[in-house]
Amino acid sequence: MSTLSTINIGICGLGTVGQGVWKHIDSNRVALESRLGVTLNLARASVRDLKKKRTVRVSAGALTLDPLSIATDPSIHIVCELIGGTTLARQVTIAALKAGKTVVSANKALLCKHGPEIFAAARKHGGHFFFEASVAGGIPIIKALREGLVANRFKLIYGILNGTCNYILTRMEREGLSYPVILKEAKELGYAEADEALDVEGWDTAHKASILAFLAHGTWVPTEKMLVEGITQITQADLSFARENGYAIKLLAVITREADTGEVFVRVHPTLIPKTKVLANVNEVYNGISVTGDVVGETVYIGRGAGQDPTASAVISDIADAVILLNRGNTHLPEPVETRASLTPLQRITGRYYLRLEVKDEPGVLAKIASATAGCDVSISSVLQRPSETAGAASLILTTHQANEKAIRATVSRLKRLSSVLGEPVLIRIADFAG
Ligand SMILES: NC(=O)C1=CN([C@@H]2O[C@H](COP(=O)(O)OP(=O)(O)OC[C@H]3O[C@@H](n4cnc5c(N)ncnc54)[C@H](O)[C@@H]3O)[C@@H](O)[C@H]2O)C=CC1
Ligand SMILES: N[C@@H](CC=O)C(=O)O
Ligand code: NA
Repeated sequence: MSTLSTINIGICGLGTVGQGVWKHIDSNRVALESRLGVTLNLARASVRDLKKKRTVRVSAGALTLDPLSIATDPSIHIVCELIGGTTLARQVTIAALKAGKTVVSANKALLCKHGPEIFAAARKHGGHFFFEASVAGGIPIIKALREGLVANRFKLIYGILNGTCNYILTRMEREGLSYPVILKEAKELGYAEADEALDVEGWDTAHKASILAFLAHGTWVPTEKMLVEGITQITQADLSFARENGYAIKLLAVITREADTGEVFVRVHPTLIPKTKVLANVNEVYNGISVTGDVVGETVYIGRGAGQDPTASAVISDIADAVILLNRGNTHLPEPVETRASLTPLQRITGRYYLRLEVKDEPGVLAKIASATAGCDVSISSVLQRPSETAGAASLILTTHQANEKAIRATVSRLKRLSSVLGEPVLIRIADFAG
């Protein structure tokens, strides 16, 4: 097998992440090249606007408007897809894999939607697909699950997988700001997706959870089969309750697998985590993931989950693996065997819940609420009444004893129908699964 002394890299999409990859390959070139034993040639990059000012110097001849021309260029060895989205990004990825190339991607939305097609194309045409940057930015969680923890089966994986949401929740809690103000800053810092609804409505976390579930259990869980809730309903009232009662609120992905049935369930929701837990103290743009394996026990990973530098670190680690693969042959990284696991029914997803309701401040309201919850087989553990910002209204915070997802959802719909309940009830899970 002949080895390549120069590796030609094509970067499709020279935005936040693409420029980070360019910048750090250039700035760490000496160390990287000596570690890998090759010259890394940043050969071409595709952009949407040739004239746009960038933070990295790229010669005019290296730039193109057509990412597909990079994907199919015979001189390019490694194609980095850093465009985002699922249309053009899919065309570029599939075209490069069909040309037998190695693709490095940060695109969790693409992988979640088209994972089976991408892996099949890589297998069929002898190419490879690397995706470390797609989950938890700079944390090497893909490598940890695929290689470091290969001996294990995983009954529980849970974590903070979205840097933007964690940044927003942290600053809301510390500074009393509302989420749209902080979201704007998260965008400026390069943390948020081009469509920020993906972040704050929980879909980006769901895409990442789907990838982790595939690595851990070999099964693709589409987002339609998950429970997905974002952080847009969280207000200072919820954060005050959390602070006063020894909790932090985090947007968590939770992936469970039942040992006896093999059923898998993936959910994404804001969660009250006791402050004594490590993940409750993972703040700002940091992500944190707890992985419990049947052999290793619990392992926890923390690092920056979004932003130019940590994401570039993950992309460059994939480029390094791709170089090793290209020059030393197929080291055959362990792959999950694709299966079709059944999903745990909602009746078996249980937990404790926090419910905040805006109610009319009038006699008999509590009795109606108690009757609605009891009618759905949900038993209340505590009730707290707070003043509301709305005249003639009160804010009620209930916590429940153990209940199941099906019952709590029925409770919320029943409460919404009560004339004394104003607006949308806010439901937050209480993390009793966390250790
Ligand atoms: N920003 C972050 O912290 C992280 C981003 N990611 C993922 O990395 C990917 C890239 O994200 P960012 O760099 O943040 O996005 P971005 O929006 O800053 O960059 C994307 C680039 O692709 C270019 N592009 C879009 N359409 C194009 C077209 N038709 N032809 C050529 N170029 C085109 C855009 O001009 C832009 O410069 C996305 O999949 C994102 O989900 C993953 C982890 C972290
Ligand atoms: N928008 C994402 C970027 C990284 O995946 C996030 O905030 O985590
Ligand atoms: Na990662």
